Amino acid sequence: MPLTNFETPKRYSYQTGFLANLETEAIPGALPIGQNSPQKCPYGLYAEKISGTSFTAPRWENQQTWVYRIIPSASHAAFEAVPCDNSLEAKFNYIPDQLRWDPFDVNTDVDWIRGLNMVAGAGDPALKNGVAYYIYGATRSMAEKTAFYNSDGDMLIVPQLGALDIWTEMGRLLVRPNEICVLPRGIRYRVDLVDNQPIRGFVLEIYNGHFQLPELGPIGSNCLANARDFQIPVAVYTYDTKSTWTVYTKFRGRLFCTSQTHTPFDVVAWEGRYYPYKYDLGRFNTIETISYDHPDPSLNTVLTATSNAHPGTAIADFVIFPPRWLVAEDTFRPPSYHRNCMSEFMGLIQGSYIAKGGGKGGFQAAGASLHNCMSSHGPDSAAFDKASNEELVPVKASVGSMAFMFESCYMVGITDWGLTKCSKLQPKYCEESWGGLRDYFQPPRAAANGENGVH
Ligand SMILES: O=C(O)Cc1cc(O)ccc1O
Ligand SMILES: [Fe+2]
Repeated sequence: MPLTNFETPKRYSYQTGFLANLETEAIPGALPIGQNSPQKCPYGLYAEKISGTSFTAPRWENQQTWVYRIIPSASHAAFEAVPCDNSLEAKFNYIPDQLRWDPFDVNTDVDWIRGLNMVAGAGDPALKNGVAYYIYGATRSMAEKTAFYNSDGDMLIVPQLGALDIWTEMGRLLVRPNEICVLPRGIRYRVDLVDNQPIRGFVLEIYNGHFQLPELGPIGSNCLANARDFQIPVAVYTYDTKSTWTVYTKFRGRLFCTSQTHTPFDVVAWEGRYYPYKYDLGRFNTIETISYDHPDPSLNTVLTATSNAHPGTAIADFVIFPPRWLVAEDTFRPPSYHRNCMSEFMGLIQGSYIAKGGGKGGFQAAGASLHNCMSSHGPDSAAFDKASNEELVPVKASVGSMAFMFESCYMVGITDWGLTKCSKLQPKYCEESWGGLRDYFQPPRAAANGENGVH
């Protein structure tokens, strides 16, 4: 069964439609009708507008949401810098080596904020230009009466272990392994564990723009990730104007906090296109060849963040490798050897990946790899030998597996945490993967004798 089709437990409720202009009210009549800012909002609520794009962004990309809340978010104390040991800053070492990491740890005794570590990235959030890749691992829910928002970019979260119960200003999301969610910049949220189970996974943060569905070109108007399968929370609020809440933010890679005497989760109704959402990867409608050769992995793009400077070139594509039938005839079915001007960061949620050995020292679930701009890579020697000799019957590949790739036009740098502090880098990745590639060259006899320019 290729589809996950996760059930929605009762306490979560969603609306659907990627980038749809939605409206939701936890109390009927809480949304003003026909206007955003009446002199007095229904039920004595305050109107607050959250702009996810500049006011004058073109209509197709304009993302704004009006929230109707009990106390405006502006009512809080001054921010204070918070000391922080984890790797959150965009400070990079740039090296061309192919890199692979063993499965990352589930950090003990930390919550979502302290369990986030940037492993690699590019650019600078202050210039709204770049990407960052994180590993998260935590064994604790965020402390009571705390919330977080990211000032630097939108975060696409890819859980690998454990479910996240994410309470956002716009409502609640349950996000499990094989699902993803996107938390746009500025939106307040908190992350709780489910049944106290540890969590681990990956994050793709984009400093510029927002995620979009990829163009489908000749594929037509359906397939890949369909708009209707994106789930957006409905409004749900708590009424708490008494207790003290601490709100943290990551602001240019540094942590700050402020306090307020009201909950950030007091939005009774909202309306707009700027909101968090989730997607079940099992619903991805995969396209593959039914004839020959290996199509580019862009066919498996779930979401893309374009570099507006250059159409067709993404600052980040989120690409998956789901279970699918491979039927190509007279074809080397895995990806071939290649070099890419885009950089490829890959992770494994579960199972194995077609071009790489798994097991200890291989490409394992909860592990990752980086093949930077123009760094040569491809199947390891064992995968090459297998794929060039296997009988080409139709096979269901990657059953029970889910690998993914963050592909970026940027040259990607590695943080100190990614290079040394995490202690997961495999020292002999390149040599062990490709050092053993054998010479199978069989020239015609004349050439082997040194004729025809071959010596
Ligand atoms: O390097 C990789 O394994 C990722 C990848 C997959 C694919 O099917 C084609 C090209 C590519 O870079
Ligand atoms: Fe690749």
